[in-house]
Amino acid sequence: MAGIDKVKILVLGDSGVGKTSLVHLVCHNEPTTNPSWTIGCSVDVKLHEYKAGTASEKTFFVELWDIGGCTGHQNSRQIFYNPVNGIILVHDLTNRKSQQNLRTWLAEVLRKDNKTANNGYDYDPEEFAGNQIPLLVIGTKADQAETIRDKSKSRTSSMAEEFGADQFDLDCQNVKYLSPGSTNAVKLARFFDKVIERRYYSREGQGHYSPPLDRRRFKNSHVD
Ligand SMILES: Nc1nc2c(ncn2[C@@H]2O[C@H](COP(=O)(O)OP(=O)(O)OP(=O)(O)O)[C@@H](O)[C@H]2O)c(=O)[nH]1
Repeated sequence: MAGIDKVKILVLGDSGVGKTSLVHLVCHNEPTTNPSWTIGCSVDVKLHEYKAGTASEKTFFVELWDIGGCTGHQNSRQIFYNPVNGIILVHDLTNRKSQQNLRTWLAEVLRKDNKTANNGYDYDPEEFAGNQIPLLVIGTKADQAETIRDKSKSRTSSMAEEFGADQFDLDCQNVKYLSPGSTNAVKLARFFDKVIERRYYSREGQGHYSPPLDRRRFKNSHVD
């Protein structure tokens, strides 16, 4: 697998919303039976075909950094935030507060130095309007949220709109929610493509593949 480029995506949200369960489902195509409480951070990897089925198809590693949501670890988890190529914001559809807190999570990552008096992070929509990091909003526990689903859905949609992000809901314990070809699977693949595009194809313009600097240096040293 040497020589495969990678992108780093942060998976953020309150403790217990289902980040570990989501990452397991995405990376292993099966539900996890007993997710443990994440202390610090846990990283899992998925092989993703960028622009699958087209002439530009190329394999990338997508690293999903599952960040422990415990409020007590707010200061220590800053070390995981840099660099970042994409962000998945996760909330529990049965817990409205976890959805509102996504703004605080985003502020924590994007404005690390701007703490408020109560030690939280301020969210200012205008400041995030020009944010270049691709975002995806995912609502979990859809199986438990059937009755409140429509109300919750419209709230999530407006929040995703505010972030300029795509969004979908799922049950992390049911593989059918991410089955190949499903709307959710397509949205997720499109999000991974966007993250890769920003990281490797847009910097030098024209949509040409631009490998990381360290690899270019290595290549040049062989040419010399
Ligand atoms: N019914 C249902 N339960 C879920 C779903 N997603 C997660 N859970 C359960 O919710 C609990 C918490 O899930 P985790 O994946 O550990 O949550 P987390 O966000 O990683 O939590 P931290 O590690 O504390 O940050 C577990 O008991 C999961 O089995 C879902 O979509 N539906």
